[in-house]
Amino acid sequence: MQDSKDRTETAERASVDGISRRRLLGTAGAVGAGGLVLGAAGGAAGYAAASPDAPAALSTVGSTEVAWGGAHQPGILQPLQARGHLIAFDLAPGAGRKEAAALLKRWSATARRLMKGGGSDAAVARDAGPSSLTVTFGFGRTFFSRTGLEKQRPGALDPLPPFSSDQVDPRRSEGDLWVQIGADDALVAFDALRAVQKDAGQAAKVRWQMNGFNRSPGATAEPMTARNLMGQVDGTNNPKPSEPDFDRRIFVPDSGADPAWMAGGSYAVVRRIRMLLDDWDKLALDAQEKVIGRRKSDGAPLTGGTETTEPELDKVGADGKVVIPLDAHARISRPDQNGGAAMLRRPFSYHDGIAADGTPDAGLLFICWQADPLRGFIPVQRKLDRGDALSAFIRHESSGLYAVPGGPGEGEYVGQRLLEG
Ligand SMILES: C=CC1=C(C)c2cc3[nH]c(cc4nc(cc5[nH]c(cc1n2)c(C)c5CCC(=O)O)C(CCC(=O)O)=C4C)c(C)c3C=C
Ligand SMILES: [Fe+2]
Repeated sequence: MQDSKDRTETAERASVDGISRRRLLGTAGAVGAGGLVLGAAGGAAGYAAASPDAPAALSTVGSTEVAWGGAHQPGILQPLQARGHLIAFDLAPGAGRKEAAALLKRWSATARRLMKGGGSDAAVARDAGPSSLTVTFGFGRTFFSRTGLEKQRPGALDPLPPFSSDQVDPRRSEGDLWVQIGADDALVAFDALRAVQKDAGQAAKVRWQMNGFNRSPGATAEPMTARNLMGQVDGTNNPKPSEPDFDRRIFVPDSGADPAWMAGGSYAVVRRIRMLLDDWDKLALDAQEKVIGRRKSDGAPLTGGTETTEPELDKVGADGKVVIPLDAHARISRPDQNGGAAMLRRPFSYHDGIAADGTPDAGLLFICWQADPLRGFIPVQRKLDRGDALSAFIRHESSGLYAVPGGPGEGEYVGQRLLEG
C-alpha cells in the first residue's frame, strides 16, 4: 500500500501516462516504477466509469500493457493482477544446457508476443488486449546440476532451512524451472499458461501447477490495499519503490553481482500457505485483530490512526498489556524486529475446492521477492515459525526458491547471460 506521498506521486504519473488512476491506486502491493506499464488507451474511460453514462471501465483493464525487457523481469513491480498461474517444470531426462537455452528462447519470444495482447494461436485470448499480462521466469537449484552449470549456481539458492511448522509436500515444491503468469483477464492468463506449457515440448515436464487470484481492478469504489481470504488488508507495509533502499533490498545490484548473470535479478520464495478458514472464522473479531495487530476493517494498527499510520509498539492499554500483542504477526515480521530483513510480498489467493474433511482448500500463494533470501524470507520465517499468533490458522504446504534473472536486453532471451555466458 502506498503512503500519501506515494499516492500523490502515482496519481501524477498516472495523469502523465494516461493510465487509470483507479487502476494504479487500486490493487497495488507495489506500483511499478515509471515506464514499466506501457500504456492504457482506455485510462480516461476507466476513471470516468464511476458515472452512469460513462463507457464500461473494462476497456481499461484490457488495454494495459506491461513492458517486456528492461532492468527487471515483469511480474515483480507491477500491481497485483486478478489472475495468476504458477507452474514449475523439470528438464526431461537427456535434456541439458542446449535444450534449456532453446526452451528459454521459445518462452521469451512467446512472453514478449503475448504481453502485447491478442493471445496465442489457440484463439483463447484473440479478442483481448494485453490485460496487464506478465510472464516471469526463474531457475531452481536443481537446474544447475542438470545443465552442468554448477559453477554458476548462486549461493542464495541453497535450500531453505526446515521450519518446525512446515508440512511441505515435495511433489508440489521446488523444480528446475519456474514460471509465474499474471493477468487481469482469466482467458489471457490461461492462454499464456497453455502457451508456456506447449513451448516446453519434449524439453521439460510439468512438476506442479497452481492457480490464484486477486481482486479485479475496478471492483471497489474505494480502492485500497488488497485483501486476503481471511479478510485482512494485506500488503500495507510492503517496501515501496520510492524508498531509498528499495532496490538494494529487492534486486541484485548491477555492479558486483555474484554470480554476474543475476545482475538486476531477484530471488522469489514461493510458499503455498493453506488457511484454516473454518477455525479462523470461529474467532471473534477482536481476537482476529490481535492475531495480526491491525484492524480488519481498514488495516490500521491497533494503536490507532489509518492504514499508513506507524504502529506504536510500546503503547500499553488499560489492561496493562501492550496494545499490539507480542506475538502479533505484523509486529514480529517487521524489518526492525528482524535485523532489517525485508521482502516485497506479491501474492495470489487460491481456492481449490473443498477438501475431504469438508474444509476449504484455500489460502495464499505467498510469493516474496528479495535480493537475498538470507536477508529477506529466511530470518523472518524463522521468527514467525517460533512464535507467530497466525501460525495456528495457517499451514505451509509447499515451498520453492528460484533465481529470477534481470530483464532481457534488446534481442536477448531471459537467462541468456547464464546459458551462453
Ligand atoms: C516469512 C514471511 C511472511 C509470511 C510467510 C507471511 C504470511 C502471511 N501473512 C499474512 C497476513 C499479513 N501479513 C502482514 C504483514 C507482513 N507479513 C510479512 C511476512 C510474512 N507473512 C511481513 C514482512 C509483513 C510486514 C510487516 C511490517 O513491516 O509491518 C499483514 C499486515 C499488513 C501488511 O503490512 O501487509 C497481514 C494482514 C497471511 C494471511 C499470511 C499467510 C497466509
Ligand atoms: Fe504476513
